[in-house]
Amino acid sequence: MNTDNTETRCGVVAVIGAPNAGKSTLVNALVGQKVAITSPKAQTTRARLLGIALLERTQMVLADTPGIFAPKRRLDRAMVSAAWEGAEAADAIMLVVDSVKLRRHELEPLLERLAHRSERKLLVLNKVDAAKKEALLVLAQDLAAKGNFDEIFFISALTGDGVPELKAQLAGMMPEGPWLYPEDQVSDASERLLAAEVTREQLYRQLRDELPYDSAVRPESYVERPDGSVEVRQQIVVGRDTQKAIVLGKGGSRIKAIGEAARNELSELLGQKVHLFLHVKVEENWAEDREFYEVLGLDWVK
Ligand SMILES: Nc1nc2c(ncn2[C@@H]2O[C@H](COP(=O)(O)OP(=O)(O)OP(=O)(O)O)[C@@H](O)[C@H]2O)c(=O)[nH]1
Repeated sequence: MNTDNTETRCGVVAVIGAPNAGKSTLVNALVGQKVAITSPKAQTTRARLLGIALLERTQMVLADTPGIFAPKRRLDRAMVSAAWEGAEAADAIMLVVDSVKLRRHELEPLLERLAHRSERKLLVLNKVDAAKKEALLVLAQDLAAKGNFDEIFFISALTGDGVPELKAQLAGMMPEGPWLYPEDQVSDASERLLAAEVTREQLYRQLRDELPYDSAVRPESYVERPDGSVEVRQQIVVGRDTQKAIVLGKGGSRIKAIGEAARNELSELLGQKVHLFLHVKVEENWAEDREFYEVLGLDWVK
C-alpha cells in the first residue's frame, strides 16, 4: 500500500464500446498484465471484471464492461445492464472504437447515450495498426462531431502504440484521494472466476464456430493444497447432448486439449502449479437460470 505523504489520486474509468472493439485488450495493456479475457469472437466478455492500473501515485480502476449491443435474450440484457452500471459511478468514460470495423449500428446508440453524460469523455480509436491513415482522420472528425469528447486518442491496444500517452492522460483526470486497492492487486475478480474465464477463453479458441454462445463455464471449487498447488474444478455447461459431444471430441481428445491449455495458462497467471478438472454437463435452459447470473457476476434482469 502507498504509505508516504505525497498526494495520491484514485478514480474509476468506465470502458465502453461495441463488441470486439478491443476493450479487454486495452484494459490488459493499461494494467500491464492479463486480467480480462480476449478473443476474436464477439461478446466474450460476460462477467464484469475490473482491471487496476497504476501510474506513479495514481490508481485507475477500470470497469471492463461487456460489449454493448441490442439485447434480445435475458442473458444479453443482463450484460448490457452491467455495462451501463459500470459507467454509472465513473470519473471518466472511455469509448473504444474499432477503427477498421466500425459497427456503426452498435456505435450510434452509444454515442447518443454518451452525449447526455457529464463525465469526462475520451474517444479511443483502436487498431490503428490495421487501419488506413486517411480513413482514420475522417472517422475521428465524424465521431468527434457527434460525441463532444474531451480528448481523442489513436492507439493500438495490441502493439501498445499510444497506450502510455492514453494512460498518462487518464491518470491526470483522476481525482485526488486514497487508493481503493492495495498496490499489488490488479483485478477484483476472484481467482476462482478468473480460472473459469481462462477455461472459457480456451473453449472459444479451440471450438470457435462449432460451439454456440449458449455454453458457459461454472466454477465448482477452488482449493489451495498444502504443497502450494491449487486444485480447480469446473463444469462446462452446454444446452444439448450434441454440444457435449463436440466439447468432448473423439475419445475425449478435445476436452483434454482445452484442459491442458487452460491449466498451463492459469498456472502461469497464478504462478502456482494447477490441477484442473473439467466436467461437461448438459442443462437445457441454463441461460434462464437465475443462479447462473450470480456466478457470472451479473445481475438478474427481467
Ligand atoms: N489489429 C488489432 N487487433 C486488435 C487490437 N486490439 C484488439 N484487437 C483484436 O480484436 C479482437 C477483440 O478484442 P477484445 O479485447 O476481446 O475486444 P472486446 O471489446 O473486449 O470484445 P467483447 O468482449 O466482445 O466486448 C481480438 O482478436 C483482439 O486481438 C489492435 O489494436 N489491433
